[in-house]
Amino acid sequence: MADIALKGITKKFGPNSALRELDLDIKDGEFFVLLGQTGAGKTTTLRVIAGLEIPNSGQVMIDGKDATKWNAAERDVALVLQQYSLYPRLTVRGNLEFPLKSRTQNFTAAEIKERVDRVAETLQITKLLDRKVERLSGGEMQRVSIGRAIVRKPRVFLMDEPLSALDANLRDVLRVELKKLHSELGATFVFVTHDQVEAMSMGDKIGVLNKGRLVQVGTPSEIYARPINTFVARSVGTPPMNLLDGTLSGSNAVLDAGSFSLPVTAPAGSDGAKLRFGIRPEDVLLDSQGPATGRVFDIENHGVIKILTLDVGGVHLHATVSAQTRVQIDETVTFGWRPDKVLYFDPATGRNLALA
Ligand SMILES: Nc1ncnc2c1ncn2[C@@H]1O[C@H](COP(=O)(O)OP(=O)(O)OP(=O)(O)O)[C@@H](O)[C@H]1O
Repeated sequence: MADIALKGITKKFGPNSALRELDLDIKDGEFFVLLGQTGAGKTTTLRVIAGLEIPNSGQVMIDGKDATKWNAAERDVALVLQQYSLYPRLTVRGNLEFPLKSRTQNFTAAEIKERVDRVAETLQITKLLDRKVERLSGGEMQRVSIGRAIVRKPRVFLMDEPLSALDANLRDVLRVELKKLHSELGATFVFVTHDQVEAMSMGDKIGVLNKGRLVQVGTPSEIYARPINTFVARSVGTPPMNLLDGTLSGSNAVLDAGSFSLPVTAPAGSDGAKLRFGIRPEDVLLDSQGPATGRVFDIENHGVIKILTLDVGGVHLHATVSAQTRVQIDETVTFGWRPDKVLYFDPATGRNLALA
């Protein structure tokens, strides 16, 4: 088990910086998710922690010690990848034994058997132990990959989109199992994903990466309710947060789209300011007495809810309503919003003014 800290890490590939002065603190035993779009620097961050990439500048600290110059083996971390890096011609048992038989390990045959059997039991793959890996399904292979990481009992697990190649049902199952495994092992997990649902549902903490920089770190609920800027605001939540430009006038937002006034609990001292108002789709309320109108542009059925796209003066606004709500395409609806849920962003910088 281990704390990990990255201090001012810059990693360049040629002239391009994959990581720019990245600071990151991951606590012992935490399930830390790095969320970011393609090219954000997630894999590079994991590889720097693992000792597979040497940063141009900055320090990697493991358990308070400067590990920047340690090699991968000294760091005692395990990497689980999206592509199962298993030996296809070996059996499942052969793959699980492999990390314990390396030259640097001194396990007896009995110890190896005991560890492999226990890991197989934990991951429910005991009955697959004698099967060749090339004859496993994708989900089974990923369990074996995870097993191969666990069997060594490393201090840190680094997981690079381990579920993204699996179908949706299996992903749901393994998501739950990984969380359970994390609490059983009590180890530090650093889990990389571009999937915000995965990040929100799995992480104790989420770090949002963009273009090699860490934009915000927080619990899933902090990231959702108090995003530091419009980038983070739109990185979590489905559909994403609505962002509407307008002007603050007393305790009203006068929206550019349609010139509607909607009530807000405005930040002090910003009367007359041009703002970008952020409102989550679930906080937009259809209300026959509502102050604003929009035309129903699209309706998506999602079982217990419907997601409406409203055309408001040429701007699209999403509203999440219950499945029972009766609406039709092209109908004009009136709506309001929850004033206490509105966020205020600077339209020029995107910053959340409440956190500035
Ligand atoms: N070995 C390399 N050589 C050159 N450029 C690289 C190398 N590895 C990564 N990069 C570049 O560094 C940036 C960050 O890449 P990285 O793989 O860390 O992103 P990522 O967030 O993991 O993306 P993805 O979700 O697509 O895997 C990208 O612009 C990528 O092209």
